[in-house]
Amino acid sequence: MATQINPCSSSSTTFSPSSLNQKTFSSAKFFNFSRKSSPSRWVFKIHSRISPKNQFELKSSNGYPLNAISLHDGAAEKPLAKELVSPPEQSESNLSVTVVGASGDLAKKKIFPALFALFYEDCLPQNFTIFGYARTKMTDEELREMISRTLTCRIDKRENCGDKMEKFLERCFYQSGQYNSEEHFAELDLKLKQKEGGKVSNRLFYLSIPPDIFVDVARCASERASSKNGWTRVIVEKPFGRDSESSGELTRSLKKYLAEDQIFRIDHYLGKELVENLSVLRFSNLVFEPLWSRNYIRNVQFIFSEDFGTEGRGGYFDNYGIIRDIMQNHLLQILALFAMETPVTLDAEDVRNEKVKVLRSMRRLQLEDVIVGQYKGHSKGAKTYAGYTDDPTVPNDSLTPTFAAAALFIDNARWDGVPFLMKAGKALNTRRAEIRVQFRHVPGNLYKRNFGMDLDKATNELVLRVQPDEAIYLKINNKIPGLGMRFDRSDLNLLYSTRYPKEIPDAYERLLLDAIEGERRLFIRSDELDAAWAIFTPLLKELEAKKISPELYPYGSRGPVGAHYLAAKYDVRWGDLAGDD
Ligand SMILES: NC(=O)C1=CN([C@@H]2O[C@H](COP(=O)(O)OP(=O)(O)OC[C@H]3O[C@@H](n4cnc5c(N)ncnc54)[C@H](OP(=O)(O)O)[C@@H]3O)[C@@H](O)[C@H]2O)C=CC1
Ligand SMILES: O=C1O[C@H](COP(=O)(O)O)[C@@H](O)[C@H](O)[C@H]1O
Repeated sequence: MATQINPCSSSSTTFSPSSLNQKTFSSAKFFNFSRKSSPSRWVFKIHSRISPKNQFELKSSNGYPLNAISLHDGAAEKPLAKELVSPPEQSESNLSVTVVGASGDLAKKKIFPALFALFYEDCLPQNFTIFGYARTKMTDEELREMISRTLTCRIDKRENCGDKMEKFLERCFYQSGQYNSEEHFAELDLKLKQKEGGKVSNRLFYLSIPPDIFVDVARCASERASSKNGWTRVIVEKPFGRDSESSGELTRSLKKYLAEDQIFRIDHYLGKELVENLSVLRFSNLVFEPLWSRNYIRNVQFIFSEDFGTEGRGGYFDNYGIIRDIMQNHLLQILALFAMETPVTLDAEDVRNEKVKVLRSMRRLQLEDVIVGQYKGHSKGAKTYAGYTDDPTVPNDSLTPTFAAAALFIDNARWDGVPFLMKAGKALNTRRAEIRVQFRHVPGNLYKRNFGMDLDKATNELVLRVQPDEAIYLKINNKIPGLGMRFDRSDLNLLYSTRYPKEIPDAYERLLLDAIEGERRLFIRSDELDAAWAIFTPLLKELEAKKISPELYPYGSRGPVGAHYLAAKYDVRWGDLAGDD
């Protein structure tokens, strides 16, 4: 039976040494890591053994307490002399999280619930304050009322959830203001100071707002509401620009007010459980890593589909399209993690260095390696589904793709010639996100004749189902028990809901906790972003310049047939459409 770990409450922090890397474990045997000051600052005390009371805490996604101070941290550049000499007790510091755009969809749907879940799991420091900031006029009470509608006691419906919720809401406050008003951010600063009560203040701003106001907010927050004695970090939501130029411009503008290491560019797919597990699967199981190359892998597929359209977000979406919305970030980030070389350590910079190398080894995407689609209205029985251009916020003649499939290549020794296929679409027949690895044929297969003519169907396929119903399964050929020699295609199946019955935390919980802890591994560094845009920008420009018409597909279908032709060009069949998926 798997041990359930509450990563934050010390009472339940029991785990096996195998969950730590070697380097950490050997030090962990001798040190007691305790959290004594601001979240990213740790104090190490020498202990000869780990007593139950002194079990070290497992908090950030790195799986072990972070090093004392990140040398790259904005706050670390200007540390308080006092802090370095004698770190203050935790009770002397305060964390404040300001959700900018608090009245919006993402804040209500994801950010406040994630903060509550962290509070519930004792992952937030003892002294914390949450502020909502937006233009909408609201009282603290109204904010609490709004938030409370989306908070759930999702964690096993444990006792005291109602009490916890009340305690959480008591720490939530609201400040109304314009996004470009330094004066309004100064008012926020005053309120933050009141709540901090003279303690060391660590401030996290979450920019859950449209991208055209990111820079205004970064300016106002950094000039008028940044911490004077602790750290200040800013989580920036996507999209990070529309192409290489606008992304570069956004980075340059943000850097006028923030250091790179204060900027946490979030890609919530990196916080998903199965995506986190990708590296564990690959680097800690001998059976996978030796196969992880062109020698054994025929192709890799990254598939994203949603069974709903752009409902409510058509205005935003039409300016971006599915390639920018999903492929250039979520799917490409997973690809980079999948294909990178072994990082030197699990430290953020080592992992991100390897990801950048992969991205920089990738060929720029060519128009002939892409097909685009757009969903049209469709009636099924009595029900009618509106097409993309039926959305009043979308122009009738919009050519924006709501579906795309692409073949990408990594020109390095490990992956030379292996097609990495991506497929992403809205308003399809199903909601799913998965990684499919199709292996090569078995050379000189003794049982070749048992498979009929289609040997492709008999190759192994490893599937990581990111959502829904998280699972890892490997398709193998197996003898059907009994006399004779009949074969079956079976799955070795690790279904998470059976193996790990506890509910899986939402991606935003992991990422918020990491930002609080100063763990940057799951956030996008600016050079990663540049490399990612370099792959897609020429293609995006060409699609727009040539006004390429998307292939129409009915709402709720499997998408345009062009995706099959594209895959066939590289001798690939989409694994999700194989009929035995
Ligand atoms: N919603 C989602 O599922 C996802 C969203 N994102 C990204 O997260 C960010 C926030 O998303 P979401 O909550 O959906 O966005 P919203 O459109 O809901 O905007 C958030 C808030 O920003 C303010 N706002 C909206 N439009 C403008 C404008 N034109 N000028 C100034 N302020 C405006 C509004 O607050 P007020 O009027 O009160 O000031 C609004 O409540 C965006 O960058 C989005 O791309 C990323 C992934 C998923
Ligand atoms: O970033 C985005 O992601 C969502 C899908 O996220 P998921 O976690 O629900 O799979 C997508 O709907 C949205 O268009 C996009 O901006």
